[in-house]
Amino acid sequence: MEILPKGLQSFCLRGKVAAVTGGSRGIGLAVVKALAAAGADVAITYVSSDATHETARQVSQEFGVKCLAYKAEITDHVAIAGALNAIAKDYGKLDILVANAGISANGNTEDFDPDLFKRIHDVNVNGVFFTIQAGAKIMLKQGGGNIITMSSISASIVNRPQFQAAYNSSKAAVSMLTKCVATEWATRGVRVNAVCPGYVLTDMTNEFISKNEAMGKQWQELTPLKRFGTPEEIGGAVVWLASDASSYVVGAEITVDGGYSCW
Ligand SMILES: NC(=O)c1ccc[n+]([C@@H]2O[C@H](COP(=O)([O-])OP(=O)(O)OC[C@H]3O[C@@H](n4cnc5c(N)ncnc54)[C@H](O)[C@@H]3O)[C@@H](O)[C@H]2O)c1
Ligand SMILES: OC[C@@H](O)C(O)[C@H](O)CO
Repeated sequence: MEILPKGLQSFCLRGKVAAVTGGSRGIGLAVVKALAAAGADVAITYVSSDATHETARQVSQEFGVKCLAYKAEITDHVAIAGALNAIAKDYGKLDILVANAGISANGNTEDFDPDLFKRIHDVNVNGVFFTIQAGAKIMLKQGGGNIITMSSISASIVNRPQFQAAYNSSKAAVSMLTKCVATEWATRGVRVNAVCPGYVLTDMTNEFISKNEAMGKQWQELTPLKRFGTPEEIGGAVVWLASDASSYVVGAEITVDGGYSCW
């Protein structure tokens, strides 16, 4: 990595250890690469694709940092705590934790499958709670750390044209959880903030667009920038929040949405 100009050194993450849940693809993988590009050693947690070990090897090779993969289902508090403890042991510490993993679905509320509602809340709310609880235990013990949750503009706006009450209520919980723990841990050295992306082109959004192309066009039309975001465009916000350049930012929701939530 090139040496940063003097005024930009607070953005550097060299010497830091980061973990990213759901880091095998989409926004999570872009965040892994952005953290690695800023100099951090990174651990990826994944749930389904063992190919993540190869992804980690490639990240390590491309950015010259340590990068390993760990399997953990985030709704299983023992599993995610086990993975984060293993990361802290293997890397020597845990400075940055990005609670990125999440799922989405939409549909009319009156017909929405109750089990799917429970699953969305289990992954997006319980899973994020278990992740940040386990990460904070390590960080509070070691004397500090930095947690970033992946919320959404859906935490505070109602999407259209599709109905997604289950997803939006789960992301509202993520944003409030973020503010609660941010204030709880602020004076104990653990800084917590949320990133709220708008429509970003990933497997998650592609699943909707592949079934309804017109909806994808409408999402872009409703965005002042008139296009989807890329996963890479979320990485910069995470690096800033993870770095000392944002040292006075606590409990914030950083919106990265091409202007969507202005309208
Ligand atoms: N794509 C968007 O437009 C958008 C917008 C706002 C917020 N987000 C949020 O960003 C995050 C990443 O989304 P994405 O678009 O990259 O989606 P994605 O579907 O490509 O990635 C989600 C990742 O989470 C992992 N995951 C899902 N359930 C899990 C579980 N139970 N345990 C462990 N890992 C699990 C998946 O394996 C995958 O790696 C999500 O929290 C999502 O809600 C996405
Ligand atoms: O249901 C689609 C969502 O994933 C959406 O992409 C996002 O949360 C922005 O509202």
